[in-house]
This record gives sequence, C-alpha cells and structure tokens, in this order.
Amino acid sequence: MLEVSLRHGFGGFSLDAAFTAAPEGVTALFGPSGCGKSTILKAVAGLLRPDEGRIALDGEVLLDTAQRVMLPPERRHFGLVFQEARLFPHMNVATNLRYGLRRATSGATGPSFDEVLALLGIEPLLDRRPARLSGGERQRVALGRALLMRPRLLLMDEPLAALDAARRAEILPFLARLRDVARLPILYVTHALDEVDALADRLVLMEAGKVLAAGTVEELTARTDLPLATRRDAGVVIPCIIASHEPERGLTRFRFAGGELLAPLQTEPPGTRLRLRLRARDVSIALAPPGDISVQNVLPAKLAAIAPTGSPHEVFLHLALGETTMLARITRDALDRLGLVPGAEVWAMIKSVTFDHARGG
Ligand SMILES: Nc1ncnc2c1ncn2[C@@H]1O[C@H](COP(=O)(O)OP(=O)(O)OP(=O)(O)O)[C@@H](O)[C@H]1O
Repeated sequence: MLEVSLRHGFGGFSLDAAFTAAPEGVTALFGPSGCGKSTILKAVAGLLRPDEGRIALDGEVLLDTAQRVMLPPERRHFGLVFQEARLFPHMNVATNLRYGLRRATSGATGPSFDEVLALLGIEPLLDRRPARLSGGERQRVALGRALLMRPRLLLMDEPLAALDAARRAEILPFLARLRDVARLPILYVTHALDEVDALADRLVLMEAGKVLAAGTVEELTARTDLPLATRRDAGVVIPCIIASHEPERGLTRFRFAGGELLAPLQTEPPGTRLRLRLRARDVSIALAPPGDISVQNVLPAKLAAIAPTGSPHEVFLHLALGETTMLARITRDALDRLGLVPGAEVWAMIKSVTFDHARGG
C-alpha cells in the first residue's frame, strides 16, 4: 500500500493532502486544473521536496521530513509516464525499450520484453524513430519503457492529455490491459472523467490543494455532496458482468448486484466484466411498471433518500436496487406530483447506459 501525507506551499497555493493507494490497480487523482495533482505526483516521484510530509510504500519510508529522510528518485524504483512521451529521439523504439530493461530494478519480476510488446501492440514499431510515430504510438512505447524498468509503482501524469479524441480512444484499452496485467499500484493524474470511468479503481478527489473525498469509484460516484454530482454526466458507475447476448434483438444482457440490464449488443464474450455509467439524468421514475414504452430497462427500486442538486427545481433520488445505489435526477415538480418520500417502492426507468473498457475477465 502507498501512504501519502503532504504539506507544501508555493506563494499563493497551499497543498495539504493525505490518502492511500491500494497495492494493485489504479488510484486516480482527479480534480480541476491547479488543484495540486501534479505537485503530489512530483513529491511521490521524489522530484519535489515538500515542506512537510511522509510517503511510504509497503511500509518502507521513502520520505519523512520529520526524520530528514528523502530517498532520491532513482532509489524509489518508480516508473513515470508524462503527457509527452519523452523518448530518446535518436534511438529507435527497440533501443528506447531496451533502455528501460537495462534500468530494471534488480531482482524485480515483471512482464518480459516480448510480453510488453504484445501487451501494448508495439512489435510493428520496433525499427522506427519516435519522430515517425503517432502521439498514441509514442505513449504506448513510453508505457512499455516504464513497465520494462520493473517499477514498484507507476506514476502517470495526464498521459492522454496531449492526444486527440481518436488517439485517446485507441490507447485507453491498452492502459486498461496494462492495469490488469502489471499487478502494480498505479497513481494516475487526470481531469478527464472518461479516463476515471475506464481505468480507476479508486478515486482521490481534489480541490484547491485539499482532498475532498477518497474511495472506490463506485462509492464516490453514488454521492451527491461532491462536485462530481454537479456535472452533466453525473451518475453512478457500477460493476457488472456480461450474462448473455441476444444477437437477434441486437442486445446484450448484463448482470449487476441489483438486477439485470439490457444494452446494445457488445462484442466481448459472456463472463466479461465491465463497468457501466448510469447517468442520473437518464433515470426516470414511475410508481407502477409502465407498459408500452420504448425504454428497455425498468427495474424495481426503493427510494432511499432525496438530496439537493444545487438547482432549486431539481432533486437527486438515491435509489436502492439490491446492494446497488443508483441516482436519478428529476424535477421537484415530478417529486411532488408522484408524492415521493423516502421508503417508497418505485420503478426506475433507465434510458441509456455507457460503458468503459473490459476489466480483465
Ligand atoms: N514550481 C512551482 N512554483 C510555483 N508555483 C507552482 C509550482 N508548481 C506548481 N505551482 C502552483 O501550484 C498549484 C498546483 O499546481 P499543480 O501543477 O500541482 O496542479 P494540477 O492539479 O496538477 O493542475 P493541472 O491539471 O493544470 O496540471 C498551481 O496554482 C500552480 O500554479
């Protein structure tokens, strides 16, 4: 486990943040520009000495300002990936990757050279120089080089921010595979919610140098008291599994901890784990199961709580479907017309669902 506790000041900005990251999987530092995400990453990497702080990985202290301990970056054995790939321009891809292998942490295990090539799909690029690669290809090579150093932790600072939408979509599945295969803690800085949906297991929500909340993506997206809830795409992210395909209807059936959902036909085989984002604006409520409607997904739910949205005319409903919480955003007028009160048994009608990438079998 990575434990981070930091205080640092730059002129008008002060950082005061503490959080932990799980031994495996992606912990995303998420928040608006200037909230201190990169400063945290630099301190964890050993590139910045904070005014005060303590950082430990699996119990080993890397920084403790009170004890005057600060391990230099090279002794931390962390892999770093930035917005721009920072490859050696005069070396081809193969040589850039072998550089990573030469710097590998001695005694550490990890994917082999060939496994990294296959994982990131970079075998066809081996003879090329970085100038002849697309932005997405360069980032895949940078990831490969970082992975071949057999790091104990991967630090990624907005690795997709410099790419256009098409390149981002191309590289996200590679990052998801890397997360599933690498068995490392990954600290991932981003201000893009689609990257959080696709990659993050845990979320550290930041604002103005402070940690607002930390927890699993499922927990935090189900809260209505955080800035996440003010976004147009606010809504819960829920883990689910492909139960079956119904190709003649063009549908795939998903199972989650609160029931089943139908969505447009997917290509992954049954058994594949995915996460769905159910936007609160796409969930509406009925008191009785409606007939003759186009909405595919109508599920029984219990109204657990009613919460403000920040708009005087709309409210959030926290809906309990078995173990799963869903959010609906409806008008106050609808709330009054239906006479909804906590405890009410309702039907949740889900107009659409959006997907992230496969989550490792
Ligand atoms: N070396 C520095 N000297 C002075 N101020 C700095 C320095 N580095 C960062 N800052 C300031 O500290 C604050 C936090 O910066 P930081 O880069 O950590 O934010 P961020 O959340 O990563 O932002 P972004 O998403 O835009 O990269 C900002 O106000 C920034 O201007």
